[in-house]
Amino acid sequence: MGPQLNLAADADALDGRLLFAIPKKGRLHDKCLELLAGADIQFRRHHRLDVCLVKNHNIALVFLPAADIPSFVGKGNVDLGITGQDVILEAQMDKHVTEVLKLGFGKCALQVQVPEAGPIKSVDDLAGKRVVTSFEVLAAQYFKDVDARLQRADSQQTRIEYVGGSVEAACSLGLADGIVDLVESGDTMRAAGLHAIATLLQTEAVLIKSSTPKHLTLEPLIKVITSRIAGVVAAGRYVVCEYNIHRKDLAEATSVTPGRRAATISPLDEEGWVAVSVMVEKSKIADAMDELVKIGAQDIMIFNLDNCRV
Ligand SMILES: Nc1ncnc2c1ncn2[C@@H]1O[C@H](COP(=O)(O)OP(=O)(O)OP(=O)(O)O)[C@@H](O)[C@H]1O
Ligand SMILES: O=P(O)(O)OC[C@H]1O[C@H](OP(=O)(O)OP(=O)(O)O)[C@H](O)[C@@H]1O
Repeated sequence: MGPQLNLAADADALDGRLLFAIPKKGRLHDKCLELLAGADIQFRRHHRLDVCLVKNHNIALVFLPAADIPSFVGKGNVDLGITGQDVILEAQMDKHVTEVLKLGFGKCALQVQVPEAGPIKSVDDLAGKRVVTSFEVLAAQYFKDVDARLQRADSQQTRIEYVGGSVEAACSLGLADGIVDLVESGDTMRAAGLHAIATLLQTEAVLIKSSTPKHLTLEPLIKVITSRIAGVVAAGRYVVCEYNIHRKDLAEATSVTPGRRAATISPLDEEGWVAVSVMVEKSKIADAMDELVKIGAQDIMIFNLDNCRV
């Protein structure tokens, strides 16, 4: 059993530790736990406790709602955090936090949506009507600009109303003429009979630290954790590709798989042939293999990476 923290009885246990905020539930939670495991940040979270000590580092994890993490980091109450770029902007903390690393998950778009079958076809049609959202700051900024461009009178400005969840139900319940909400696959939007007419922003999960850190002595530990997490993220993004190729075709083959810095080329125990080993982005590997086969590569093998440092 790892060290546990009873905050009321043992607040001193946090002294000097790097506080690292992790979304306590929702879309980002499981991916964050995978990152922590990949970075060998060991902890055991006690039932119902939102703070726990890390066994093998001078760190305490703080489990918070994703939307609260930007303020905690921005105000320096915690040193490091993972959350979405969308909630950083919504909390107006973008000047107070520094984005250390993009994490490659939690990717979605914040979009204006209206009923597909209804009369509203554009943002200009929606201006002056009712918009329901959990992103009231970003929606208000966006429609303020729209209203200004359309020179709408003060009494005819777009009305933004906050709801905490199930935003997609607002139009069919008669609460709104349009909504501003996150879209990933579009399934929720389509199931609610809505379609997107504008995009406010694209977002993904990021590792952030305070722009004005309170504990400068923790900077070296922040660097180590950042480098470990960057390694886990890169390991998920790349595969190792190995193949054999005749030396005459080597230049063409390595133009398809140039590697991150350069390809590793080793001689084979057969005149004129070499083995190539390179890192290739996962999203490009199928096309790269097709090309390599055309060029004459043989024995092409792909390996997943458990971890790496790049
Ligand atoms: N459909 C999605 N696809 C990818 N990322 C998403 C999606 N929905 C939300 N996110 C990202 O995850 C963050 C947290 O959203 P989520 O709705 O999971 O949080 P929550 O409100 O804390 O949890 P819950 O919805 O369980 O109450 C968002 O700010 C956004 O960055
Ligand atoms: O385009 P999709 O892939 O359907 O994803 C979009 C949905 O995901 C998020 O909600 P989530 O499911 O996390 O639940 P919530 O409504 O409780 O926030 C978001 O608020 C949308 O409703």
